[in-house]
Amino acid sequence: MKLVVLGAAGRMGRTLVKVISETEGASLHAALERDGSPALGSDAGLLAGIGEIGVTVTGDIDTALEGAAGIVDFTAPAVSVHIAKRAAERRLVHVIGTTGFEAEADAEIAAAAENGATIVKSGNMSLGVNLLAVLVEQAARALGPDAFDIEVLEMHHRHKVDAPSGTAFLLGEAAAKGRGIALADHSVRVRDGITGAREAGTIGFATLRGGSVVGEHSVILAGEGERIELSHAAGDRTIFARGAIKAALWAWEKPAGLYSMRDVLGLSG
Ligand SMILES: NC(=O)C1=CN([C@@H]2O[C@H](COP(=O)(O)OP(=O)(O)OC[C@H]3O[C@@H](n4cnc5c(N)ncnc54)[C@H](OP(=O)(O)O)[C@@H]3O)[C@@H](O)[C@H]2O)C=CC1
Ligand SMILES: O=C(O)C1=N[C@H](C(=O)O)C[C@H](O)C1
Repeated sequence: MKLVVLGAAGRMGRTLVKVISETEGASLHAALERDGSPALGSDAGLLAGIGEIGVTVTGDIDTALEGAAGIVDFTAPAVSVHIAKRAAERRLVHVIGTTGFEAEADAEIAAAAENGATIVKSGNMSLGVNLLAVLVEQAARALGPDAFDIEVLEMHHRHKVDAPSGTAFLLGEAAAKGRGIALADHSVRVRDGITGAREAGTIGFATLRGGSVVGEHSVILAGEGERIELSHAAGDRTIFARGAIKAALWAWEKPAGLYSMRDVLGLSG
């Protein structure tokens, strides 16, 4: 499967280039960066630390997409929305790992999937986090809001630009699904000052940033006299890249539509 890596000079882009080179059935068709990026003209393999591979980082999206089967995209919300439309025009697979989407942007991605793109989108592409989400859903279903409060805690590296993380929302959505409520109506994303006592049934978020932390998430279910913590720690970005390439290969044979990593991993139930 010929894949285009968008944001090829980024932290995830470099990891994707390396993982593609190690994955049977996948090949790097093109490596894209934004206009004006200092990485333009560099060999994508050299950037990824795997030696020269003969694929030069380009800003020319039309040429890059010519002959490609799929795009793997870990960039920024506005970029991903634009590329989803291009994927729809060309009937391509579009794997979106980007996080930080507002509801309007999510709706545009869904529209692109209705118009011909085969999109797999997830705030976290790792097997471990998607399994964790299943466990969180079960725990939230079993432990009702009168007895247990749910808090989602996350920590990431100092460069991360969105908060709470895409994974935190994914886990919050899983908890809300378990409780049969809409996350948007029950989430508390920030606390500051005299907040008053905690409102029963809400799902709280707490965000930490610092250093080089790849990604750590905990869902805490706190009751009177007992507390359950369900956690995941990412040691390396390879887990996200492997999941994204697996998603691309899985989506290749699928009809256009919007899919999640739970679909890819067979965890949808
Ligand atoms: N779903 C998941 O499993 C994971 C999701 N992520 C998410 O992926 C995203 C990227 O993370 P990360 O790799 O750490 O970030 P980086 O900033 O390291 O990488 C993003 C790259 O995209 C480039 N870029 C920006 N605009 C364009 C454009 N128009 N065309 C092509 N490339 C462009 C950036 O270039 P420049 O810097 O020059 O602007 C940069 O090289 C974030 O939203 C993050 O949350 C990260 C890890 C796992
Ligand atoms: O920006 C990151 O680095 C990560 N982003 C994703 C998120 O927002 O949850 C996934 C992972 O935790 C790393």
